[in-house]
Amino acid sequence: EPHANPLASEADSFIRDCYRELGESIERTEQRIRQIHEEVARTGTYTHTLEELAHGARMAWRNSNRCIGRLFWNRLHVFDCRGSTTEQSVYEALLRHIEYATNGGEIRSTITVFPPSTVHGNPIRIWNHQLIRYAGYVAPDGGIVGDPASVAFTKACESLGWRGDGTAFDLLPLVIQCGDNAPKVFELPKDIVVEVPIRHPEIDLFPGDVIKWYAVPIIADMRLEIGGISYAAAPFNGWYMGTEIGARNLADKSRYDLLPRIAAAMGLDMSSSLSLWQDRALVELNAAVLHSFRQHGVSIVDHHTAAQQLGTFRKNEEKEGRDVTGRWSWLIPPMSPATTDIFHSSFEDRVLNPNYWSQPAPY
Ligand code: HEM
Ligand SMILES: N=C(Nc1cccc(CNC[C@@H]2CCCN2)c1)c1cccs1
Repeated sequence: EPHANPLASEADSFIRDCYRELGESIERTEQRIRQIHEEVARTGTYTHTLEELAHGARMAWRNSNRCIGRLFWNRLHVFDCRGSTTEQSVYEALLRHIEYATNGGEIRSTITVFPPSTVHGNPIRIWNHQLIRYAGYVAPDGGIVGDPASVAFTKACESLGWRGDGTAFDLLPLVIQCGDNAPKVFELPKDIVVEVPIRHPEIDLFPGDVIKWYAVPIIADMRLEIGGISYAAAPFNGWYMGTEIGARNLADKSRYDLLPRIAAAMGLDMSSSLSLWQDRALVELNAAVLHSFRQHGVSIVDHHTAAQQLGTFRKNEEKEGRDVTGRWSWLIPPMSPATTDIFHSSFEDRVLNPNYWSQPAPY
């Protein structure tokens, strides 16, 4: 029936999809929809059951058009932390997330959901882009130490009183803000953070230097929207695809920019692009990333395997009668894209709900 309240119609379509997928009867579905309409009429919002929250988070992953890793969408562990309303309790939940997800290297895809941004205010925001990330510092001569992508957030942390050691791999603190309170800064205990030293099986790529990367990517700055309810703090992790580290984070000129150093260490002819020295350095760096993660028993996927898994995801979804949407420009890997089937496929970049959304940085 027509809805005056857009929240009620968002809830309607989510509950119908969610309950159909969970095999609920139409009677149970209609009853739950009536119950939500009453709650929305009374309070202006509504509260998801744990099952609706968990399946909604999984549906949102399945609908993430820019994600190559969606084959495993239905195996997401969900921590319901909607009762965590203080900075301290959020901090403790984040440490538990890191430990559970890391699992000694056998990474488990996990999401922790904090209280939604409701009409009653007091939204919770985590200021970090990822729970684990390296600081970036601008030196007096304009050069950058650490991750250039972290310079703005590092400055925000320093303006909140934080001080790093000034190395290229300083772990950033967790910054948690509840409602209109001042954001609170919490140190990340080093002993729960697993890092992997990057070494090539045959070549010394960084003579006299230790290059490393952290094991678990945990996105903390996206908004999870389910049935019209927004969860502005819902950090989620999977495992890395090797190219993210080897072809972007350590390779981009605007990141750690390691390709020239590697090519020099390999003795390549860097006088002309014709030697493809950048490509040769890139391949060996990516081989080193995959080799190092595997040697340390930390989950990682190469871009060829990940592309095949996306193909399997696509077949599974078509069998289930669901459309498969995707954004081609994000789904192709940043290295050797044309060696994957994704490059030779097309995807409809239509937005489905529930989903994960970017949101403006709170600093
Ligand atoms: C399990 C292993 C997973 C792998 C290997 C994987 C891989 C990736 C990669 C390579 C990207 C592109 C990132 C970039 O280029 O910056 C991506 C994007 C994305 N992934 Fe996945 N993913 C995994 C799990 C997950 C999980 C568990 C979720 C959420 C529950 C998720 C949600 C997303 C979203 C929302 C994006 C788009 C991010 C943006 O728009 O900035 N992924 N994924
Ligand atoms: N493997 C991962 N990589 C990933 C996923 C989503 C977003 C990101 C970070 N993307 C932002 C960067 C910076 C701009 C373009 N890429 C990384 C995962 C992170 C969390 C779950 S899976």
